[in-house]
Amino acid sequence: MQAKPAESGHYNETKLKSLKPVHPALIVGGAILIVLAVCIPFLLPGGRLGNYYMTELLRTVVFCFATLGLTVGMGYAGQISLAQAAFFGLGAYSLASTTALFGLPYWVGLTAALVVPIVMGVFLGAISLRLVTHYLALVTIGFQIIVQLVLHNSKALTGGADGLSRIPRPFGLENPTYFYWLCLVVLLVCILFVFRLKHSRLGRALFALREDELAASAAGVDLFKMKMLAFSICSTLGGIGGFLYASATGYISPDVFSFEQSVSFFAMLITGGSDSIIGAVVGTVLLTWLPEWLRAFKEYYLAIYGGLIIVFLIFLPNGIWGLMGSLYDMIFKKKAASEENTAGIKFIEGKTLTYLNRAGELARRQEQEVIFQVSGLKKHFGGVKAVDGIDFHVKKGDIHVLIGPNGSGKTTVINVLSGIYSATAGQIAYRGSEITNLKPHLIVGMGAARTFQNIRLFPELSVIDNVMIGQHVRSKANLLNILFNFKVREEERQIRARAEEALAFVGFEYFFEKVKNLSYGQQRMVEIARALATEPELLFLDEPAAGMNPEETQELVKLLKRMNELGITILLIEHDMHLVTEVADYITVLDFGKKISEGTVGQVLSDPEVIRAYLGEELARAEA
Ligand SMILES: Nc1ncnc2c1ncn2[C@@H]1O[C@H](COP(=O)(O)OP(=O)(O)OP(=O)(O)O)[C@@H](O)[C@H]1O
Repeated sequence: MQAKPAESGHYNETKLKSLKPVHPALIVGGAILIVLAVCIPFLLPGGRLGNYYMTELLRTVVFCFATLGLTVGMGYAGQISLAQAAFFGLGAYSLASTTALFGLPYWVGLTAALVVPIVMGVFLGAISLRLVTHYLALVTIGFQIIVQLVLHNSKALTGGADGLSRIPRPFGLENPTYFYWLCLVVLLVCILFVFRLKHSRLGRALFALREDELAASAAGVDLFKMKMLAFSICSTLGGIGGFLYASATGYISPDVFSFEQSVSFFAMLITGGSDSIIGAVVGTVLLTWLPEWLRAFKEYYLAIYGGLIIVFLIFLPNGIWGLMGSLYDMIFKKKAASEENTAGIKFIEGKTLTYLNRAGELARRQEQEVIFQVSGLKKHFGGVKAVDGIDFHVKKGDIHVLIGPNGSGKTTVINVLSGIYSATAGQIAYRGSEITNLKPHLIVGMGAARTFQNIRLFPELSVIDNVMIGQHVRSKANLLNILFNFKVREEERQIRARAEEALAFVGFEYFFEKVKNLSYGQQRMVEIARALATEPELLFLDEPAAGMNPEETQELVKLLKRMNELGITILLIEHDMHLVTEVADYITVLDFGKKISEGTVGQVLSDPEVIRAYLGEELARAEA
């Protein structure tokens, strides 16, 4: 791969503008949809006031909120939810009960419709925090059924099975077309918010969560916060949709907010394209109107409707919008970068990370301080004593290597140090502060990042997005900043510039290539770049040379030295003894979960215990 990094300090506006996150088809499709949506009341058969089609149109636009919520919760964050109709119902009943049943003012209903779904969304997120895939789906189904039962049976709160009528509309908007336009404006605001979210630090963190939770947390993403965020945005948008639905129809009953409706929302999302905003709208429009278009088939129309959905799900895994994106790429994209990406890794000599150069600080120190202290560390898995009372320390500025036979506990040590596993016993201190059993993202935040033995990237995301996620812990934009686009651009510019610099440092220029299309060695480099983007003072690298050919390994040696020259302390696990002897300042040797030796390269390689346990008789003979 030919690397052409930008000059140091040259990550300017012009360069950043070339990193357009918006697909041109998205802009065109979005503009057409907006114009169509505004004009459609005038195109409806039979006039635009109060007819059947107008009701369907209103249903369509309010359903879009629910699907848009799922786009964030499921499409972005990967949190399967089959309870969206429940949140839709909570929004609808918050308005209906407060106004139509208790006679409270409209704004009370509006507030309740925002607060209740958020609270319930956070509750659902909290109880299902540790669940993924079908387990999560089952919990959300349970939640959906409970909500529906409560709506049915709590007559005093909800009017029971009879439902509630005479639900008011805001600002006295009795004219359905005006109310439709109001819904459209609110929808556009929500779409703009979701769009901004997608291209923000929080959006990237949600995608990271979807792709690989462990990697996300090791890259500095707070899983708990992100899951709460995903569930609360998903439920809030569902609640807003339900609130507008209740206003639009003037009458609601529990049947509308059924499990079947949740499945319909789910199908709308998948049909349109799960992580695309336009896809959510397209899927909602299609599945809301399809039954109408199929009525000509009389008693068979529902069977045909179901059959078509199955066909969509099987043959369009990325939905209709995904298909359109692929067609666009096929027709207009000249040459996929991946074709050029097979030439191996070339590193850029002499490039530095302008934001991460602690070499000067290091040079000023007379004596090397201990940056990392491990005391009596144990990690047991049932009867397996993977790590069994290890003490060692790492000095600032060193490349400290952990070696030992397979299964001796090296990876487990790094997993405990980086917060992936909790320690069975012992203490870990980093720069004088105890960090034992802290969550991985907190440890990354303190300046200790890691890579994995089996590379853990976010395969469906681009190279640049993977690395930008590393900047998550160093950036601040919150939901309000993102919603009002306040102080976000400057921060985004810096995140992108730093990610580019980290990539340039390891030798990349194909920032938009999906990571899954890269070679193994290149993926390793992206993982290192992501760790560098977290601005670490200490790097844990778990067998970075695994799977690399000798030429790539030699380049890796150079890279390790260059990172170390920046002042980054490295704790490295490695089996390749040539690499170890070239880079190690200090070595700790493990065997059966215990430390059997430590010292400089010369001391360790001549230690008979190390030769016996790890280096083997062959090396002993060679030494002799
Ligand atoms: N999650 C786990 N559950 C149960 N046992 C585990 C787990 N992780 C590691 N072990 C066990 O702990 C021991 C140490 O494994 P570890 O992966 O830390 O060794 P290692 O020195 O890194 O090996 P290698 O050089 O092959 O990567 C092994 O016996 C392994 O089977």
